[in-house]
Amino acid sequence: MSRQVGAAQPTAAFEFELFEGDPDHLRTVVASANELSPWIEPPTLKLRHRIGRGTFGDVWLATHHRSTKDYDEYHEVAVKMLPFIKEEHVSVLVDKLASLFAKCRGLGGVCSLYGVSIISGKICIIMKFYDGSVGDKIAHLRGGKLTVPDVLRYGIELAQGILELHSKSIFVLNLKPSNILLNESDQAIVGDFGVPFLLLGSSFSSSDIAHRLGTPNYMAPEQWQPEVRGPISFETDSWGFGCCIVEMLTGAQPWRGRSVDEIYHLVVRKQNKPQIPSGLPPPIENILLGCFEYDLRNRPLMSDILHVLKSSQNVVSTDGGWAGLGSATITERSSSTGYTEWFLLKDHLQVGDTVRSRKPPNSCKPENMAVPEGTVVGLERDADRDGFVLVRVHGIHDPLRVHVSTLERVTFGLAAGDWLRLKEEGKKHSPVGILHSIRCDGRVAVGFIGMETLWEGNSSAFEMAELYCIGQFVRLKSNVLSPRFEWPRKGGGAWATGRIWWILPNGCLVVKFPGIPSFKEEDSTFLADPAEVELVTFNTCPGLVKKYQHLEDFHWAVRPLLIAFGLFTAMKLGIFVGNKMGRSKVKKLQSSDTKSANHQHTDGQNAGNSAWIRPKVVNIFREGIATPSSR
Ligand SMILES: Nc1ncnc2c1ncn2[C@@H]1O[C@H](COP(=O)(O)OP(=O)(O)OP(=O)(O)O)[C@@H](O)[C@H]1O
Repeated sequence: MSRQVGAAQPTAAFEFELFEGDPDHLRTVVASANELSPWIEPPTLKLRHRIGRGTFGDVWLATHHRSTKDYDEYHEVAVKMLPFIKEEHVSVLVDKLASLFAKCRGLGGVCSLYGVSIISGKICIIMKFYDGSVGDKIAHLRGGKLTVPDVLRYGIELAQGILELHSKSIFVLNLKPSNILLNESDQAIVGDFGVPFLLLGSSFSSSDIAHRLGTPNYMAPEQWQPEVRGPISFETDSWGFGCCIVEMLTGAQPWRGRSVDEIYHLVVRKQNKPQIPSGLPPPIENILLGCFEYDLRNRPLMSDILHVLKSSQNVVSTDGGWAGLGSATITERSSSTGYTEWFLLKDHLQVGDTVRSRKPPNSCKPENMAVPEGTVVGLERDADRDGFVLVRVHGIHDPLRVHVSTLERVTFGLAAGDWLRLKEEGKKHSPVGILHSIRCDGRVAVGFIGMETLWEGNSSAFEMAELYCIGQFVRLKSNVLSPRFEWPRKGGGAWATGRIWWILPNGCLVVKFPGIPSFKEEDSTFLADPAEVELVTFNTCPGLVKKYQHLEDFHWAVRPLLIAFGLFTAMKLGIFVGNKMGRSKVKKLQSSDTKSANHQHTDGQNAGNSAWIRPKVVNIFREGIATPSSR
């Protein structure tokens, strides 16, 4: 069967796009695509009209013609036409799509994919055509708000679809109401999944797409610069999910009316969250607060979201009222540990696990540990959520009954949150990262600067690295000549010392420089690779001068204040010394006056000497060294 690239063109009534690429080259690409089972012949597709245009391509309503010896069939299909990509990337992307198709086969809650084709030189994904989307529903409703029970139902169906994709290691990354499609039974179906992630790394004519991994209003902080602020993980979709729920409840798109730059500034730099409507049932408010945690590790996984939504469904009445227990409260952070409940839920304890007391978040000092190391010997009911476990600790006869939230699982000496260094450094990413999870068999997931997603491998590849905490002072190591990120210098040209203000989940340090005055907030924040910095403390600063210089790192006002204080002290000292000198001189003069007066009494011939003594006394007052009152 021959393949004719570009044979299918949009029908005359609609827009044409001229293909200016090299058809012979693409013919070769398509020849390799020939091997793909989901390949659809371009001539069998007729584009009818465009349904929508998005960052990641246009969606068309089309008919797919299939003919056998006995019959001809015409199906309505939706065609997602991706933007032009460089020819050398076409075969890579087609291969990626083929594997996506294979993974998605048989999934019930996601858009059915039929095949892939190339029309007018653009890669097209052929999928089932759905009658509408939650986005359309919001647009057609007065006020745009869906009822709480409807939001719960769509939310549950959506979470189920996303969970199916996560089970196949596929990220959606473009969750928004227009991508929540509705089937004949009004069931929510995940559409447009995985496309932003597939396009990541491919070279596009539009740099906008190459750098964007979703739709700005719905993007999690780490999604904006995954290599720098990543990694992208399953919890990235929890943020997008939260945005969809908020929009369904309010009818308003998160960050409506804001420009892309403004959204970036609010979400990434200022750590703002989309506004959650008030008066929601507490579990729903709780889950939304969790979805908008800045650090993805503090967000709920889709399975946690599904659990909460399902259990809320029974207690939310048809009018959206809440019939739950009166004691239900918002538990954004566990008061005892400082971690969110969603963070703690990820450390699922089982009998036989080695555990130790969990450090408070952002703690660098060794704490007084109630359980330095022990073994879980028993679990109480629902121990994974909010229960107790029995821990046998060496040297204590009876097992201790300990709340799960105060323990962390230790496997091969490692626990989630540890700082690790790769024994063999790679070139692309930093050698120092943060452990996100470790399985019983030693498989680890580690976040590194320079990697968009979690690094997966074996724990034996790592050694422990120095850990960093918020509030510590750091400076670039002297052997770092060209740092990964820009770093300011001091007046003399040496690297400045900054203070860690935030630590991203990949170990990237967000550093502020309180010792350098800056008037714009953007200018005061810098990023740092933990492998390139060293700690600066009073103890490690050699000598008084260095210690004083470190004092200047605390605030730019330290130097002017010290100078002002020094001048003031010098002035005071001067006045004091002057007073002393003045008094002694005046005393001397007075005594010599008395003496001369006496002398005058005794010897009237010396009276002329007082003429040069008096002007001297007056001069002392004029210079301000002695005040008249001090006389
Ligand atoms: N399989 C489908 N069946 C019916 N309509 C669809 C299908 N897939 C997408 N759509 C609709 O097509 C329109 C455009 O979708 P598309 O995903 O291309 O654009 P977008 O979501 O605005 O942008 P982006 O490219 O960022 O995803 C949306 O209204 C969406 O609901």
